[in-house]
Amino acid sequence: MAPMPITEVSLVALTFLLIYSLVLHPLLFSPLAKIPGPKAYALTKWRLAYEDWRGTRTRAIDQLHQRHGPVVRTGPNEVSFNSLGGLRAIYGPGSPYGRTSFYRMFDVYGRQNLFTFHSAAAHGRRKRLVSHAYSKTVVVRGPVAALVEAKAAEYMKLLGAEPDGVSDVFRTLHYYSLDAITAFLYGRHGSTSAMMEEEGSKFEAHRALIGDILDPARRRLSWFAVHWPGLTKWLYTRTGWAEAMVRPLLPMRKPATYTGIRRFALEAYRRFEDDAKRGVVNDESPGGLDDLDIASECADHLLAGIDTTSDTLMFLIWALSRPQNQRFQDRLRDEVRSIPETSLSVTSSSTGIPTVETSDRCTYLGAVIKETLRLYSPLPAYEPRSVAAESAIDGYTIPANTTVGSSPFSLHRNPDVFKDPLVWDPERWLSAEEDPETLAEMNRWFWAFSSGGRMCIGLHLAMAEMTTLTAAIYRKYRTSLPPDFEDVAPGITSRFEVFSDDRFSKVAVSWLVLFSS
Ligand code: HEM
Repeated sequence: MAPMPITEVSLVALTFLLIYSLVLHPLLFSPLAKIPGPKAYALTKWRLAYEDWRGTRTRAIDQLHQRHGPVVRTGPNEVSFNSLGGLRAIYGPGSPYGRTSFYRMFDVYGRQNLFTFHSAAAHGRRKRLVSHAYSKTVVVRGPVAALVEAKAAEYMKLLGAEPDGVSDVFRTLHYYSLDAITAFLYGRHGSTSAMMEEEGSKFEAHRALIGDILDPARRRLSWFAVHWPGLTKWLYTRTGWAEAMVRPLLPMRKPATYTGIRRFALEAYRRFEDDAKRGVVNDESPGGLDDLDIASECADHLLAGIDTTSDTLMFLIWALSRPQNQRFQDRLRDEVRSIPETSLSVTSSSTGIPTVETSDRCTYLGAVIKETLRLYSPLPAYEPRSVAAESAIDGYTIPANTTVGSSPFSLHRNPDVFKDPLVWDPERWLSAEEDPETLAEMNRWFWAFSSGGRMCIGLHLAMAEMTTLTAAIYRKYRTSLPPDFEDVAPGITSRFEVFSDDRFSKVAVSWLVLFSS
């Protein structure tokens, strides 16, 4: 038999190599082949990318968990965990896992920030510089508490001026969270006044910043930025005639997502810098951060602090306003209406608002907020992590650089931990108090703010904003849904997806609530 020509040998070898690397290795020889999950997901990352495109990623992964158990392979190089073992290994204190390159789309002004560092060392250095400003002792008393109480008072004033007591809470709560976080981050150098409908205030320009967040094309841009980062960057950096040529291909028109907010954040930072140069404020840049590092950090916290608190508050008010939840609203009102006069804020700008410290101690209110964060987490999606070394999680070998993660969405719907998980029932947290082991287990699975070193830094600020405003609203008002809104659930956008209450077929982004005395 004549020997095969060299080109044919190369072709056969290449075909075998391709079949091995694209089919045999992921399905049979990778250590991940032992992990349950559909073959289509194991073979190609585009299977999950397709769910991203449809905006159904988190629910699709949740269904895989329901079918295949707590550990599921969701890609050739990706695994989802819905277990306490997974949470401990990936996110627990001292975990070597870092955020993946997915988070680099949150870099601002070309600089990394707390949210986008991969390495634990770089992240830890930055966190040490900024975490004190967010500690509970700083937030619940003193100037930060006074700031939150003043913003709650402004919201109450805004509500009081709404015609017939009907408010589009999606809109107004975004104004509240925007004004609160900008006042916290930038003070007089850049606090917005979206809630102040007063002549001379820039409320209209500030309200327009919210439009930056709402554009639905943002979801499409996120998809491109994650799945085709190189192409997306190339498309957005074209200029001149090339820009005109690629314009129809852009997933979101230019200026793209968050441009307005990032511009605002940079201007606020520049104003601070100018004052620093004139010696009006102290500008000792901590830890060697340069101006753009600080501006990037602040701009990231600004973005992190808008949707999260306002979306949670919107779901909370909606859930309490549903006719079947009136008894929960009554009990909440009993609690906040019994706050004594001596526990109300006395600063001139916020007279009559319960103090942050008192609101923080209201047990029923705490349960209402926790249950809202459980069922309607504003960041419900998978939080991807990776490490450049082999590891073992829940008994499975995880090769180096595999993407692993968990999601609040699935963790919070575990029926073995949360009875009737799709029902919003704040009292589940109170009745569990009589059974410490059940309560401890529920707390272990509660993961709205993530955990470990990368846990949400804004937790106490967010809680202060949410408890104080909720206490102020339900001291004064009863809330209900106008007739047109009884069969509709609110919807929020998070990354590629819209989240709502899955038991409702109709979803509305703008949302009306009736406030009556
Ligand atoms: C209800 C309100 C909030 C919720 C549920 C929430 C939730 C979360 C979650 C789940 C993460 C981790 C995300 C991930 O790794 O993919 C996170 C991180 C973060 N959050 Fe929040 N957040 C809230 C409010 C805020 C506020 C008001 C701020 C304002 C500063 C903020 C700033 C941050 C920052 C800077 C990080 C990164 C922390 C780090 O890596 O060390 N968050 N948050």
